[in-house]
Amino acid sequence: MPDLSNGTARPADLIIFGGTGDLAMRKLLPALYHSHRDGRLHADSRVIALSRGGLDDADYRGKVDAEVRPALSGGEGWDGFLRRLHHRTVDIAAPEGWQGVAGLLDGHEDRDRIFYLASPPMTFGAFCRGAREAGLVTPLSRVVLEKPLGRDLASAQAINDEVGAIFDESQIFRIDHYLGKETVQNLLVLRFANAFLEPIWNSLWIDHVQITVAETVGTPGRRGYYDQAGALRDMVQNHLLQLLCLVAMEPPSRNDREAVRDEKVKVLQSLRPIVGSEVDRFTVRGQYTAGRADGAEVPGYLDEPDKNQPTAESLRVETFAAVRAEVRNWRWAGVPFYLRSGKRLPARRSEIVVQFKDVPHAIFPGASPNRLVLRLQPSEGIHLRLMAKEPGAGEVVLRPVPLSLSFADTFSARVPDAYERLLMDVMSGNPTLFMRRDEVEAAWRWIDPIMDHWNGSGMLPEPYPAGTAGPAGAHELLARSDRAWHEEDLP
Ligand SMILES: NC(=O)C1=CN([C@@H]2O[C@H](COP(=O)(O)OP(=O)(O)OC[C@H]3O[C@@H](n4cnc5c(N)ncnc54)[C@H](OP(=O)(O)O)[C@@H]3O)[C@@H](O)[C@H]2O)C=CC1
Ligand SMILES: O=C1O[C@H](COP(=O)(O)O)[C@@H](O)[C@H](O)[C@H]1O
Repeated sequence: MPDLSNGTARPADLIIFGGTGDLAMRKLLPALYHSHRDGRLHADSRVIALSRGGLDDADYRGKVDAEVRPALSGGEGWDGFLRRLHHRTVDIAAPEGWQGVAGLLDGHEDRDRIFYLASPPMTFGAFCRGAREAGLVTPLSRVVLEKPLGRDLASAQAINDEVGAIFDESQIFRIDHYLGKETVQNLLVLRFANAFLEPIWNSLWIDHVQITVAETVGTPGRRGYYDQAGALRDMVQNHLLQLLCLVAMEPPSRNDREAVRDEKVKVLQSLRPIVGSEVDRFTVRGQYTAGRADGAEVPGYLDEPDKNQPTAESLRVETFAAVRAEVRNWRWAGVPFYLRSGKRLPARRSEIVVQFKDVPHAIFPGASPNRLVLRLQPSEGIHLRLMAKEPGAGEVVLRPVPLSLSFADTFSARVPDAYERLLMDVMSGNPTLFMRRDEVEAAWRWIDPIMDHWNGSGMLPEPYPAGTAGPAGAHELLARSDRAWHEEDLP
């Protein structure tokens, strides 16, 4: 294997399967533009977008100009960025279309070649066969696999086997962009570079943990992917379980990718399985109906505009999922981890809330428990809720006050988007923040029985109007948490 850890920008061809999709438009292209603008892409590097959309280079550049440019602040170097972009029409599942890509890549075998699979997971096997038959895989190739890797454990194993047959493990980058978020990386620093937290980071002091990824966006134009995924596969199997791992893992012996991943796998293996009728007690799923989001009337999931019509499958898709998880080990025995994620909720808010227990003996009335909030979105930061005395004479009146660290205010440097960071890591061959095969498979092993019970029960997800805080069942499941995420009064 060539040494890919060069750490420098070399000429690269980034070939994005799913180059017209939501991920490409909302996240990958803005991240690539910022890397281009900041001089981190080699002058000869190209972005080759693929889809079945029948676009030529000019059409695609026009589409990106119309859809991506308005969401960016500033546009320095934009025209130069557009010139890097190409589009080829390929149906990943059909052998004939691959010639168009091969023609563009011929004669460029000396460049790094990065295949980025931002297409639905069921296309990954066909990618392996198509790329091999078209002779596209070179020794300098890498492949980025988007989450969710497969639909369940069996399909994830099959994809891992197929990808492993043509790429060495060092060439495979299983991406979970939450691992590239600044606060998520800071979680390990907070836990393991500060002495005060570790002694109280356990079931003696912690009452429960809430991990929430709430979004205001719906799924317009994404039916082809989302009908096959749903919130449990799209968000919980990967992003939320990765966050849980980082909160719950034991201190690794070194800050080294294998040592950290070994500890994360142990957490996934310690998750108490939720099976059979327990699924009804410990999970909730919902689907949004018409309502209001971001100040506008929006349709329900089934009426989202899309080139694909809703099917019987669409009725069963959850756009909200909540799970009460438990980590069965010495440190966490009896501490619930509440995971929840949904679309069309009232606010965009991603956070980890670690709620401590009540003081053992209360001498002041009105004390509420301490709470450590790691905020990932909308603004990244760490907030500790402490009880303080309101100024004034007479009776002591307590008030919860936040002790806050905002990354933007504390560090003047721009906080790069997670995809910017991770794409540059792929380009320089650094796999530290990517998932290992056994991690992905351990996560599916825990998710599968929940999915199986949902599918077998014949029940449909609970409806919730867009713009509300999810289905009623979720509030009951989460009743132990003293305040809902959207009422939190942090900056
Ligand atoms: N959207 C997001 O914010 C994020 C998404 N992801 C992941 O990215 C992946 C894609 O999601 P998303 O972009 O939202 O999905 P979309 O449905 O918006 O886009 C899917 C893309 O794949 C293309 N595609 C689908 N089937 C084929 C095929 N057979 N051959 C060629 N191209 C195909 C589509 O184009 P066409 O139909 O024209 O061929 C489109 O460009 C998923 O795995 C998702 O989990 C990860 C993080 C964030
Ligand atoms: O992976 C995904 O993530 C996005 C949310 O990412 P964020 O960084 O904006 O929190 C989600 O919208 C999408 O459905 C999912 O595929």
